[in-house]
Amino acid sequence: MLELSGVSHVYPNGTRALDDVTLSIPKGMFGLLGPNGAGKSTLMRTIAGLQAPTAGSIRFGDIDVLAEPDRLRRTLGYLPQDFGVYPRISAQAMLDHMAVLKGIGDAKERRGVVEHLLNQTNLWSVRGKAIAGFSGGMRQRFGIAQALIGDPELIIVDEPTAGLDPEERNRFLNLLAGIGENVVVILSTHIVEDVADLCPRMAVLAAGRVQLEGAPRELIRSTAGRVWQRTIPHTQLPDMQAAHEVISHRFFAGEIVVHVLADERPEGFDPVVGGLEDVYFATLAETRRAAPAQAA
Ligand SMILES: Nc1ncnc2c1ncn2[C@@H]1O[C@H](COP(=O)(O)OP(=O)(O)OP(=O)(O)O)[C@@H](O)[C@H]1O
Repeated sequence: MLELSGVSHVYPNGTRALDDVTLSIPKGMFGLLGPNGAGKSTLMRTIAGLQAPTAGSIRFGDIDVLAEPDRLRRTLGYLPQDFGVYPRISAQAMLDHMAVLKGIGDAKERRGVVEHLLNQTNLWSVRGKAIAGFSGGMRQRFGIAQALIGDPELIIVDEPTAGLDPEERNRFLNLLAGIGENVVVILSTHIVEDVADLCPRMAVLAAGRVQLEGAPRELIRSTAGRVWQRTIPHTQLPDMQAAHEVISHRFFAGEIVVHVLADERPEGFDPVVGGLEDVYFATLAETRRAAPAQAA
């Protein structure tokens, strides 16, 4: 269990990226959903012990993360949003090197670990190729391979599917799903489907605060009977937004399908079974209403 209590972070320039975040994250896949700038990466780096928050505490099992970051690191697998450098050495050699850094000193054991990870992440056939030449999807799978070295009990993946094509995204999510239920996996993302597809528990982070937390299924149920749909010409969208609480809209066959949140059926709308997207956009709309400047 990962426990965050009152975690806040204010950057030196005054930006309050995290504001009193309190969360209990159980074993299994946990989705942290939020728009760009919500504070997700700051939170991921903070949990990983790479950045000290300005207030609050974090515990993972019996580890006090802020006091004992080295202890956490031994049991942590981290896939940052951006690796930064992609070396010109092969995936196999790089994993071997990273396994040394993770403390696997025995060469034979290391070879076994690296081979297993290359197979698990479907990179065996390209193990001899330079990572610099990998596609986005291959890089992300390599990122998971390195995060899994040493059987971590806490795995953090930050925005892993951004920029992947649908096939690679599926591959990647399948890989995450197979990691196992006995570890805490935090999936930070702004893509609602990633969470809907994979995570039995989730939280929405916006403007540095936890706006919503729970099981996606229950959260979806909480909007039952309050989401309504209508298809309109796109020119009518501004009027619609002025008249209703529009939580989402998408183009379909040249028109716009709008979803609105309302306790009673608005004139001309049909009831629709809401999804996690509706829950998410409704939460963001409420956040914006509460603090327009921050959540813009
Ligand atoms: N080093 C920094 N100094 C000052 N402000 C920062 C720094 N890093 C992030 N911020 C600000 O803190 C807020 C949260 O940023 P963060 O990167 O954690 O959000 P995010 O949810 O991960 O968004 P994104 O997906 O765009 O990275 C933003 O307003 C961002 O501009």
